[in-house]
Amino acid sequence: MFQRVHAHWRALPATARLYVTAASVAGALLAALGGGTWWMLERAYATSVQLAYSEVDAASQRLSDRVQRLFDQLNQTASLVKHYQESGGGADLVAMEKNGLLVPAGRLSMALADQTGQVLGMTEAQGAVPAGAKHVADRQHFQGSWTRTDLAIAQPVYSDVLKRWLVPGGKQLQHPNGKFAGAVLLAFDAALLTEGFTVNDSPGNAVGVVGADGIFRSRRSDDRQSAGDQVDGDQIVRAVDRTDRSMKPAASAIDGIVRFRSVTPIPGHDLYAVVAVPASTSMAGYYALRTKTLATAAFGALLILFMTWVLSRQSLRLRRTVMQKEQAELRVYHEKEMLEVTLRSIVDGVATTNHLGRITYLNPAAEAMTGWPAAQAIGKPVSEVICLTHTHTRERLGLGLNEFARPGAQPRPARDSVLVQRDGAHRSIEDSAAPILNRNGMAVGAVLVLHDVSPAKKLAAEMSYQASHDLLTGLLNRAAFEVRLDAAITTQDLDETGVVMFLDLDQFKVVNDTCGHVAGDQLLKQVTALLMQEIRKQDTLARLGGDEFAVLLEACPMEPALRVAEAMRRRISELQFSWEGRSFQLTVSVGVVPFKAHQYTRSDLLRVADSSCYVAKEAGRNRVHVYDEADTAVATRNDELDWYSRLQKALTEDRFVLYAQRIASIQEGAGGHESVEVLIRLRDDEGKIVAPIAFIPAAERYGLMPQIDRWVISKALAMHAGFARHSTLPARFSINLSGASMADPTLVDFVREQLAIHRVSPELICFEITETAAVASFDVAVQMINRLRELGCRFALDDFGAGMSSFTYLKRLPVDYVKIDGAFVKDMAKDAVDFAMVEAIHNVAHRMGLRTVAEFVQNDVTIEMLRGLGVDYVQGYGVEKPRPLDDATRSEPPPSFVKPMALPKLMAA
Ligand SMILES: Nc1nc2c(ncn2[C@@H]2O[C@H](COP(=O)(O)OP(=O)(O)OP(=O)(O)O)[C@@H](O)[C@H]2O)c(=O)[nH]1
Repeated sequence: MFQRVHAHWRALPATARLYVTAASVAGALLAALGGGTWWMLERAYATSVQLAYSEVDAASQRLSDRVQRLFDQLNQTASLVKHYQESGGGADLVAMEKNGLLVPAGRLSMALADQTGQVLGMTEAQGAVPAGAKHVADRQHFQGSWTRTDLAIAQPVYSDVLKRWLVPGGKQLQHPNGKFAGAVLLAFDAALLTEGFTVNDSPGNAVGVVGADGIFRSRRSDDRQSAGDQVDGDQIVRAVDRTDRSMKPAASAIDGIVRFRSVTPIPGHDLYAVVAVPASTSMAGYYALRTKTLATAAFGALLILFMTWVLSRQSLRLRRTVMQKEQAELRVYHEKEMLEVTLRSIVDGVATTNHLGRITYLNPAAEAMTGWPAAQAIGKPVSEVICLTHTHTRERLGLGLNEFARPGAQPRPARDSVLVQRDGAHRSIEDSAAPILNRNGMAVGAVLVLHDVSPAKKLAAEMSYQASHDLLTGLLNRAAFEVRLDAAITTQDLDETGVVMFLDLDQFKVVNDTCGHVAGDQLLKQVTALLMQEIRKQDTLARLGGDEFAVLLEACPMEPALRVAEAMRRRISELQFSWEGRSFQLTVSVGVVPFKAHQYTRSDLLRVADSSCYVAKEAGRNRVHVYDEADTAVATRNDELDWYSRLQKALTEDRFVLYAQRIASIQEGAGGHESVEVLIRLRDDEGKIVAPIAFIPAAERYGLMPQIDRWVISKALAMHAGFARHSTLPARFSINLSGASMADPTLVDFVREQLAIHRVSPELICFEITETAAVASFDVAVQMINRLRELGCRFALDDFGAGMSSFTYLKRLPVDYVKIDGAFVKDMAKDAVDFAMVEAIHNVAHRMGLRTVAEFVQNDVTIEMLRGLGVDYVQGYGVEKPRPLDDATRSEPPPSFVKPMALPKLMAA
């Protein structure tokens, strides 16, 4: 519980806590003040009441004594009269009054009555017996004497004659035998009981004598004298007991004044002396004290509240000041911590010195860089710990701290330098320094920052190396070679000759394909090592990429350059590369181009060198081709390079057009499968149509064939519906696929997608692949053919017979048609060997269940011969020249080449 309260308390904001505390303290002080005041007033009140009661008690006692004495006097007077009367002579009351025997004289009247109440005599003064009365037997004071032998006091009566209150009394007369013989009657002035009796000088005091019957025999308040007033007799009797007095004064039943009252019995009588003092008088001191005390307490309370308020404000201010101070201290602490942590965690070395140039601080990085532990370095001269030298000259460098002694000294900017570590090792750094200024701007020390630049320098060197080198062989890369070449072209002396060589390994792919790239890499490294042996120090050997290398021989005449080229070629051809039990004989094709300063641009020079290398390859590989200005082979090759950019343009600008050439049936029953071969043409900038023979080799060499094939497929299928609708030619398309496309695994999906888009039935499409393309990657081609045939397409093996091992492959290729190479067909009418080849191909194909197509059919004689051989279809200028695919305006049906009767074989055997 306490913990919960404590927790809540702690959770309160400090200001709230302060207010609560102040309010609590103020409350406690006010409570103490209030309690003390109340207690004090209570006590003062009790004391005052006590005093008031003491005063009235003493007074009532005095009054009782006085009345007692009066009664004794009256009793003696009555006894004297009684004595005279009983002694037989009879009492002469008049004489006795005259003789002054009746005391108190003048205030007392007396009478005598016999036992029947018959008045026997009286004093002259009226009162003891009512005027004119002869009998007093019914009077209370007479009756009172029957039962009492001492003086009996009766209730007061008002005397109309005397015009005042009288108190009657009686005393028994006895016969000598003791029997009742009558009474001595008296009446005295009621004022005698109280007159002249004073309590104190204050007004409002009341004194009186009252009977147990509650009737005042006499009462006086200030000057007002009265008798017969009636009060509660029981109350009077109870008031005699002072042990249980009310602390509060009561209001008088007679005049309503609130007084402290004291009642004292008058012995021998049922009478009581009553003295009452007004509370206003007896408690005046108390009331004055109370007023003062309350005023003081109120002032005290106000003082407490004021002091609390003042103290709270002061505390708040103090607290705020303390908090601000604490926060400021905390901030300073945090900043110091941060600074410390920062200095500890930064990678730069930081050292500080005092005004004497002695070390006062080293951060961990500075410790590591200098080799000095901070504990040992502190106090040492800074130049002993931080020893700097010039980056190049290695001369000792000053730290420049003396400069800071000048007023207004500025920080020293960073400079490259070398830090000599404690163990003598060197480290490249950037060092800077700044003064530590005091409030007056005077330098009281310095801070030195050491920035380690060796990793950055190393990284920069690495990056520069990577940017300019081939990581596999460590040779310069293409970019770096080009830079060198640029320099050579522009700076070489005009009469000097430079030589650029392009080297491309022959059939390097075979090594990769059979042994993997790791082996290929290894071989490239070995080749690099061999080539390096053939060049001079000033020459440049670079790997341009793949298996292509380049050499720049600056200021090198052709003769030695050719020797280098030949030596390189020979070295490579002598290399016997072995890998996991296999061994390879490698060769290289080299293109050599001499150049003079500014003779070529860099790109022209590289292109010519590349083309020369290509020509060497085309010429049978493993040779060196030297370029000269009249080199047509290189020019052709350059044309190809031109073609490359033109083809790319054609693809993006949609400059290709499709032609169709009829493949006509010459056998009865085969007509249903007649078709057209879709052929590609290019429209040049002048709108002339360019034959594929001009650009397909370049497209093949530069890897553009897959793109071109896709363009043809997509375009042909898009045009299929229109062609079918308008042309009289059969709407079966034969579309050529290049070897590169055959190796593209995504082609099947593409074909499927295009067939679906253009809603062409796959059976209407036949793909033609050349024997050479199919054989180049046989397994891949077979896979591709199977997948496209699964779609429903057909396949034709194009240019069959041109390859070397045709029949072997034919057996394993899943094709539907064999297109006999035009080279055999063209002259078969004149050349018996060609005829035999055509016949053989046809026979083998037919045996395998394949249909045959003869290409390059130029005349009817050939058609007839082919028909005679049983060849199914013919294609060529003799049948129909190719025409634009969208030229469907033919009105007549195409001529039929089917003859009902086959000719006898003309040149069989
Ligand atoms: N191991 C290896 N092979 C590479 C690297 N870069 C390219 N190649 C391969 O090198 C071969 C280059 O082949 P080509 O130059 O096109 O053909 P080739 O087999 O050398 O035949 P020709 O040049 O026509 O004589 C390709 O198979 C590439 O995959 C390489 O860094 N490491």
